[in-house]
Amino acid sequence: IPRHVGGDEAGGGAWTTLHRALSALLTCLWLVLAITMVRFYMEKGTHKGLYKSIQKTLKFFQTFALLEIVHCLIGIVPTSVIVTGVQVSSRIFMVWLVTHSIKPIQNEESVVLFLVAWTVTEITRYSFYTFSLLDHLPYFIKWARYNFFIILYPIGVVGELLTIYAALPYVKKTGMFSIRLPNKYNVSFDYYYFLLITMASYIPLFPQLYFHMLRQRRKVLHGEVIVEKDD
Ligand SMILES: CCCCCCCCCCCCC[C@@H](O)CC(=O)SCCNC(=O)CCNC(=O)[C@H](O)C(C)(C)COP(=O)(O)OP(=O)(O)OC[C@H]1O[C@@H](n2cnc3c(N)ncnc32)[C@H](O)[C@@H]1OP(=O)(O)O
Repeated sequence: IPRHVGGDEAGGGAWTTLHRALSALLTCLWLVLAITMVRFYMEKGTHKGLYKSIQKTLKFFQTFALLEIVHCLIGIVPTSVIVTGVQVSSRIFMVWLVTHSIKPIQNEESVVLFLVAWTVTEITRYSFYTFSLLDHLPYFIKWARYNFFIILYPIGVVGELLTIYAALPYVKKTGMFSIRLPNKYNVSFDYYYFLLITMASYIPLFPQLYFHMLRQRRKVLHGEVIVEKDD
């Protein structure tokens, strides 16, 4: 049980139970999403329409993940708020402001790339949390949690970047989410350039997440003592 949950102290028991239940529930929900995706592909033989068929569930899960930032802020989990904030906000951005809002890109292969990477990651991650909280963590789950990301993170990032890239012509043509001058507030905003800046921000930000996970890997799988500098 993470130190901050405070398993046996008064009040801590309720938190612990709630946290276990939540992790277990999220493992099951992501599993259901994975099964739905596999079934869709087996029945239809194409990825076209896949996003549409799972979009409601995906939007709910990723929006719900905002709670993870709250958990870090209030100290229920011993994780960096900054790392979690970047991770969760980038996914929410992808789900709501890119894939949900720009319908013509929903059937891109790149969407499948990040969907698969996110789903496998979340099943592994939440089952790791669930079994850790139950104090019965099978080695395979621990191994998977701290090895799968090595390949899944780059796959997810490539999927996300290619999806944003595919959205650029549509955003430029329609001027969506953009504010043009002149207007009474005298402000302008160009979503096309915002997307370009977001893509560029992966260059400094993604390595932070990746190296964070590599440090976690060394700590958990190889028992190295690592002092985190952030927060
Ligand atoms: C609006 C503009 C937006 C701008 C966007 C800018 C973009 C920036 C680039 C971003 C790139 C992101 C790309 C990404 O979306 C692609 C993918 O995700 S692809 C799939 C692969 N991804 C992954 O593998 C990463 C998955 N994410 C995570 O693992 C976490 O989000 C992360 C915060 C990155 C790391 O998690 P954490 O630090 O918590 O590591 P641990 O799992 O080792 O946990 C540490 C300890 O905390 C305990 N813990 C944490 N959470 C829980 C929980 N919910 N329940 C129970 N316990 C929890 C855990 O047990 C550990 O405890 P202890 O140390 O005591 O063992």
